[in-house]
Amino acid sequence: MKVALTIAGSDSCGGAGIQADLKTFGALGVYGMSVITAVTAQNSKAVLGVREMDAAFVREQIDCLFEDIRIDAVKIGMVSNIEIIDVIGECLKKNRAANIVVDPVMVSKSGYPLLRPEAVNELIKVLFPLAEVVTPNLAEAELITGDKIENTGQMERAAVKIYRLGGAKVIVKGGHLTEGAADVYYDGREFRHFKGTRIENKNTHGTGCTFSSAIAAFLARGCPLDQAVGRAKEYVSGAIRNSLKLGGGTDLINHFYHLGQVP
Ligand SMILES: Nc1ncnc2c1ncn2[C@@H]1O[C@H](COP(=O)(O)OP(=O)(O)O)[C@@H](O)[C@H]1O
Ligand SMILES: Cc1ncc(COP(=O)(O)OP(=O)(O)O)c(N)n1
Repeated sequence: MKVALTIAGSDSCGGAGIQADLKTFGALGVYGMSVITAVTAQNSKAVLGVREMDAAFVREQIDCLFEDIRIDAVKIGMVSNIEIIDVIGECLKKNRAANIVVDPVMVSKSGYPLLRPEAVNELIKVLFPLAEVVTPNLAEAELITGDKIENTGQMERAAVKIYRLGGAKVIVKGGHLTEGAADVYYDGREFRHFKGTRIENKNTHGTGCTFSSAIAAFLARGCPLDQAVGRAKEYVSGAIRNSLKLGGGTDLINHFYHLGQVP
């Protein structure tokens, strides 16, 4: 069985973060492992608090996995602060990790900061050059480039700018566009547009986490990156379309929508 590792924050309501990543790995037939960078108190309505892990313990979690188990892909999500970013960078370099997907998580959809503002440049400097692909949403791409992004032309320009920051391929996600849900992919030479039908519900908590971990799962299974992106988009669309009404806030996306009967 192929193995994927997520390095991210815990979401207590299970829709985003580590929990979404592990569900996605399992749903896509990959053995999932996790390194926790921070714990959030979070439900379907809001993020209420964050506790960061000690950076030295993040190192211990990563190193003990690489020392023991072959890892086919790594997804990085919420990394919280500069010390944790530096440790992740050192450990991934030392262990020659491959197929790294960096989701530059900055702020939750409910508006809670998940990355300290002074850590944004460190994330770009340390983790982007290690990545096979980075997957900013519109707000993250705006913050990284300093440009306003409201249409696909501006998404393309942002993708080129972000590519030049570290040489990783880029997907600027269009989930927050008012029309459609097209993602723009740039591999350093050409663009591809992954067009999706916009699903008219507000139940998108954890879509970014799910999309990036699905890309990591498909890379672990040996898919070329552009195919992995297309298949990840199909998977996240299905999870949104089949979302579950479990809490008083947004419905939660259904990571296992495609599985038949429970054994
Ligand atoms: N309402 C929606 N309908 C269809 N696809 C969506 C919708 N919202 C998000 N997506 C897709 O989910 C993935 C994650 O995008 P996005 O929601 O922009 O990320 P984030 O959670 O980081 O803000 C992308 O492939 C995006 O196109
Ligand atoms: C612990 C944790 N990590 C990441 C996020 C952000 O998830 P995302 O997929 O970008 O979607 P929203 O949660 O912002 O809707 C998170 N909330 N918690």
